[in-house]
Amino acid sequence: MAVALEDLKFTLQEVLDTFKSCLSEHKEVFLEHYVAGWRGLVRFMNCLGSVFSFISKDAVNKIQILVNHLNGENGAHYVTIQSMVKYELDSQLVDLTKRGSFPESGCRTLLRLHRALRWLELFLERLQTSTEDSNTSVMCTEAYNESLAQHHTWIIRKAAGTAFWALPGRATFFDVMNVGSPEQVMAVLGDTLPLISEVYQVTEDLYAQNNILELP
Ligand SMILES: CCCCCCCCCCCCC/C=C/[C@@H](O)[C@H](COP(=O)(O)O)NC(=O)CCCCCCCCCCCCCCC
Repeated sequence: MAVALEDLKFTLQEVLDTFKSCLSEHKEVFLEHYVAGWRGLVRFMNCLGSVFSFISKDAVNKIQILVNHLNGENGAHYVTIQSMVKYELDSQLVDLTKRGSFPESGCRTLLRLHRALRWLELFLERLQTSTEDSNTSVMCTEAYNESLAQHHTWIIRKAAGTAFWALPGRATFFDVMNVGSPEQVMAVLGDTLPLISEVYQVTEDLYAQNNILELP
């Protein structure tokens, strides 16, 4: 079976660069790059083992919903997250209080990934300040409990918590990132974390202004 070249040359640097290209000079977030960043993260997660496949399935599913919007007949409204939110709210294409006619709105779908981006930010912050004997499972669990866990049901929290214990140790984790020595990993994290934080914050502010941080 042919393996796509793209799947072989994973490096975290590329993923993080994709997030860098998300923001326009007017601080709009390009959906195409945002989605590409998530694709890369999923690829990374797939390198960590099959215990994470229930997580990557859900992420892939959400990425696909957004790609379908982007490639659909109203794709022009989905170029940035800002234009997406405006279009979907103006056209009443979002379930605001309970799930109903629009289970696949761009707004609610992106919100799930946005919350996961907060997990990523917290996790990468911990990695950046970690030392050789730091435990990746603990860092991951702490980041999760401070972010995504608050939005998940008991059963999902249980499953996620179990999967986290299967994370490889810090050294292997750094190897899979494929950016070089631990010092280089730290440098990449230092460059990129502020950008991820900015993408997160811009999205958070946009959702807060529109009162759509709790979409069902
Ligand atoms: C590196 C280890 C990966 C740790 C991932 C931490 C996140 C754990 C999330 C567990 C989600 C379980 C799957 C189901 C989720 C859904 O119920 C739930 C709600 O959706 P619904 O409202 O449509 O029902 N979905 C979500 O919250 C979206 C989850 C998206 C998770 C994407 C995680 C990607 C992680 C990428 C890891 C990359 C690490 C890079 C480090 C350098």
